[in-house]
Amino acid sequence: MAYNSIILRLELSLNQVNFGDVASAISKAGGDITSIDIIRPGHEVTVRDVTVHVADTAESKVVEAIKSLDGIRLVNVSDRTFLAHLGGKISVQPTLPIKNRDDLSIVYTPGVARVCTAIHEDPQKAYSLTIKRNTVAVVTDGTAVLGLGDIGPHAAAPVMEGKAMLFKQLAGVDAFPICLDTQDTEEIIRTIKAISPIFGGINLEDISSPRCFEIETRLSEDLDIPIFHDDQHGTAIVVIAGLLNALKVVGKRMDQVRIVVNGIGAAGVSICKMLLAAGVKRLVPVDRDGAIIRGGDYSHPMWAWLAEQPQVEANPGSLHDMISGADVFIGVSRGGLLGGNDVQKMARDSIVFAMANPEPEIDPKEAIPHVRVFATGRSDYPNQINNVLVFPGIFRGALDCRARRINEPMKLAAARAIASVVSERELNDQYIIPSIFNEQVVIKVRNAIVEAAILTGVSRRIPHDFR
Ligand SMILES: NC(=O)c1ccc[n+]([C@@H]2O[C@H](COP(=O)([O-])OP(=O)(O)OC[C@H]3O[C@@H](n4cnc5c(N)ncnc54)[C@H](O)[C@@H]3O)[C@@H](O)[C@H]2O)c1
Ligand SMILES: O=C(O)C[C@H](O)C(=O)O
Ligand SMILES: [Mg+2]
Repeated sequence: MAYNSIILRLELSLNQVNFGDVASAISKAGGDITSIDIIRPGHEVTVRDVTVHVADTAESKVVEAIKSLDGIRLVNVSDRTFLAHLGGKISVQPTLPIKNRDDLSIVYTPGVARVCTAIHEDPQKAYSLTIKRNTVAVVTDGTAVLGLGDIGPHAAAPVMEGKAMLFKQLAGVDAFPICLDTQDTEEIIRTIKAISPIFGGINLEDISSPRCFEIETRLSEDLDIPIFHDDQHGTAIVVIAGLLNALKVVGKRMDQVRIVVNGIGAAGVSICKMLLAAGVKRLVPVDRDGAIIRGGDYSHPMWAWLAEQPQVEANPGSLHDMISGADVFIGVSRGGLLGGNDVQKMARDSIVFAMANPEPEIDPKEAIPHVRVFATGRSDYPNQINNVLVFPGIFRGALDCRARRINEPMKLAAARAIASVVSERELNDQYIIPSIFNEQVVIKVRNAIVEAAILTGVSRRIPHDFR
């Protein structure tokens, strides 16, 4: 059970209620008071901040208990998560101070003009004389935010700011969130192209399918900086990494296992493609209406492509039918679709990656008793399979070698690099994938990306440590 610290700002009319009533109401509802701050003292009316430690399942009970008391106005409820978001999670810092007029004339007019002219004469100098070298745009239209769906560009921002924090903390990459107020494919492509000159790479995020495929393909054709749709390729890379290790744990091979992938959107399509490239022979893609079958007729371009693949099964059926006998289940759809009875029908030593965020496809408590290797996208269970293991190192490598693009060999190299962080000795059911705090992850992914970029001819610079 997850616990939270919530802060209740209460206005108390002291002739109607005393603090003892408040304390006992909170305690009866399941909360523990950990501190009390007087915000506004007074003999008749007083305002206090009461911090309460409470299980997230009891949070609403505490709030209701307070509301039911006479003489109390609940001014505000905030929790640590919300407080951590106050004012946003990132800021822009200059790299040098401006202390006097001399400094000013260097970083600004007139000195700056000479630098502008130099870049005008040789545009490649933008990489050495501006932030382009180390800056990535995290671009969304807010249409497929986690598993929350189309919640719009404003509501998407906290996820994009979070990605920017992770880029910086894990890989030293400066990333900036761009939340677009349009869902029109052409307008998104035009806008990203128009803002691209300052960026060394574009990380597309939480853009729903099928528009995300065209947006990424067209931008990759038209721009000479790497375009990477995190939900497609970041996810596919980390899934392959986890699966390589999980298969070792259960002693099965990629070409032997039957794999069900549920949710054939951005992440699901890319996972299916990468599984086929990795040698999977029995694949069952499933979306809302059941299995996507070989020989089926689909208007969705990627589903139509899947229907032509010989490794895709031809039997129709629902997810509940299809999961029966499967060795591996990979969920990138939405939360709460499966129960313990579903995973119980899987083959011996089954592997379940329930990766919908924030709620996985199956409640871990229901899955774990029936499954040999279980993973989610969340940080509060073992085996966190999340694209955060991928995007920082991918862009660190791509920026360091000024890669024009991120191609298939680079993605496969990144997956192998992540898997290799867990040694054979360490590998077990509960540890198939390294922690994001394992410093080896970014280093190994970055090196794998640089090496594969050089080998495949998409790098424009050889980093010092590769010379
Ligand atoms: N753990 C990770 O690193 C990670 C990475 C990417 C995406 N995800 C999660 O995967 C999910 C999908 O993300 P996306 O970017 O691919 O979104 P998307 O909108 O592109 O695709 C979602 C797909 O799931 C399908 N779907 C919805 N309900 C379904 C159901 N009941 N049964 C089967 N299919 C269903 C939709 O039709 C769609 O095709 C989200 O929950 C997201 O948070 C996790
Ligand atoms: O944001 C995450 O935690 C992973 C992924 O990008 C998602 O959309 O769920
Ligand atoms: Mg995402």
